[in-house]
Amino acid sequence: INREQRALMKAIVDAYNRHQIPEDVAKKLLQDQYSPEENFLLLTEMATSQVQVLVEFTKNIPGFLSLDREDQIALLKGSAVEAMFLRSAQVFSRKMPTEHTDVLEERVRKSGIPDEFMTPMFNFYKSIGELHMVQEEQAILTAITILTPDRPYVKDPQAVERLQETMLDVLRKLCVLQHPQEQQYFARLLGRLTELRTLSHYHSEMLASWRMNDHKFTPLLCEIWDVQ
Ligand SMILES: CC1(C)[C@H]2CC[C@]1(C)[C@H](OC(=O)c1ccc(O)cc1)C2
Repeated sequence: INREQRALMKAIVDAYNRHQIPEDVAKKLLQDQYSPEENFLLLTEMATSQVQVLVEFTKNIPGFLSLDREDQIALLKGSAVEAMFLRSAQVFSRKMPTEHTDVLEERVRKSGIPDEFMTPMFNFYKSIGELHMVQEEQAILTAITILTPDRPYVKDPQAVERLQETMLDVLRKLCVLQHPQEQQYFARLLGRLTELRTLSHYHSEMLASWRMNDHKFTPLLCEIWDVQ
């Protein structure tokens, strides 16, 4: 990893750590019993703050703000769900005490998310947890997810691809350094991005089923996912 790549990595990790979900939102999820309606409101607050955190993090990815303005929006809208699942997988798999993750899991289960979406979601969380990613890997993997060139409506995918390739190069070297005994570790990380894409399919069904039961989203969530 050369000096320039180290600087790039530092910028991304600092941004990733600077923009975290406010502790109070995550803590609220761990408090006493809530009804499914209150649970849903908490998840709405969590999702909304995750999108705000995502926007702030993305603006700090070196090179992102020099992309075409409309492409910046297209990348944010196209990656929001995947970045959200990646971030919450890291929250779930962080050294949070097990009873906390169980409570969090309970909350999510009791928020009106149909069961058929719970299984793939928690399988993903487990598969992320098993990787024991260091925070640099988490931050760069999130940046790679955001800088996916083949999102809908991106006008200049080559410009996005150039940025993504820089990140992929740093991540590959980082994986070799951090996990010398597992030469396929980098490939396993990228395999998680494929799994993420299937989750975003479930997510749109999740939104539809919530809307069927007349659940209200916040304006920010409506805007990022083009609903209502
Ligand atoms: C952990 C998750 C990634 C998983 C369960 C909560 C999440 C933050 C996310 O919630 C929403 O997308 C969502 C969308 C709209 C809304 O009003 C509430 C939650 C899906």
